Amino acid sequence: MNPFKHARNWSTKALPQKDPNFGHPLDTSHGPILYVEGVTVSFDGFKALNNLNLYVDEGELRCIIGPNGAGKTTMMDVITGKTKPDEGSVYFGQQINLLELSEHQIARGGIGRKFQKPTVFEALSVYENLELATAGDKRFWKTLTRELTGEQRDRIDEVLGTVGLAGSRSNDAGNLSHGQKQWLEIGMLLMQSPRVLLVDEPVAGMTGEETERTAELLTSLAGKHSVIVVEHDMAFVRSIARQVTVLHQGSVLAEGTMDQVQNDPKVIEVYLGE
Ligand SMILES: Nc1ncnc2c1ncn2[C@@H]1O[C@H](COP(=O)(O)OP(=O)(O)OP(=O)(O)O)[C@@H](O)[C@H]1O
Repeated sequence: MNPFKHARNWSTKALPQKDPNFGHPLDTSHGPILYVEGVTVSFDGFKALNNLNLYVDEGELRCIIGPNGAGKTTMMDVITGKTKPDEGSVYFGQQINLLELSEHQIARGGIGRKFQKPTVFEALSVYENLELATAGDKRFWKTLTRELTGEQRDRIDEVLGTVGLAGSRSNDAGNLSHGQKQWLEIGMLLMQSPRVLLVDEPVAGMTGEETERTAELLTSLAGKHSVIVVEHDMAFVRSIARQVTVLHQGSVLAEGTMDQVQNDPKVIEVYLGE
């Protein structure tokens, strides 16, 4: 693999989309929306990420797999600004340096993260949860007592349809199944119209049917968003994956289709050795 294949070309005069959150245009004219280059993160001398290179294209659905401790969570922490690396660069589009931004700025600027455990407001209805997520202003009562615009209501209806919860809009979120809570939380992220969605182990604890519906949901989001899924469930990964990246000891061990990576002797060795 040529690590410089997607290297950013600063001389390019692209015609970018305007991203109001950054006051910068988001330039994806070279294909990738996310550039992680030469990233190293050390914890007391131990390299959780070691010269990691990852490029994710606009609209792509990318699955990240790897044994325990491979660096998957640390990689997401770096992209979302929770952890700042010792070395390397992380760009959103060609020109937005994510290492200069806070976790909050990154989230508001178009990179949404779904943690493994759902964190919906259980005492509120599904609709109210989405209503809260529309708000720039997170103050609870202010948000719930204000009038939504027609556009915001339409957007909530659209998201309810996308995540398959239109029939549960008035139900308390606390009464939803585990899978439905996960979809609601994905819906809450969608209310912010993220360009990139990072999803951590979305099907852990789901029933078979919920897993299938989650596969449909995530594949339907690709194209409109870039979706990065970290998951241990190989059958699930196989069902959704186009491109798979295998992390091991903080670096990319292999990249390709599921068949390619599963037949890669290096990958087989790492998984059998687990
Ligand atoms: N804050 C920290 N302090 C010290 N070591 C850490 C810290 N965070 C992560 N590590 C170590 O870095 C390595 C990578 O951890 P990380 O959580 O990124 O792996 P992972 O691929 O997400 O693993 P899993 O699949 O088990 O969630 C592990 O060995 C972990 O113990």
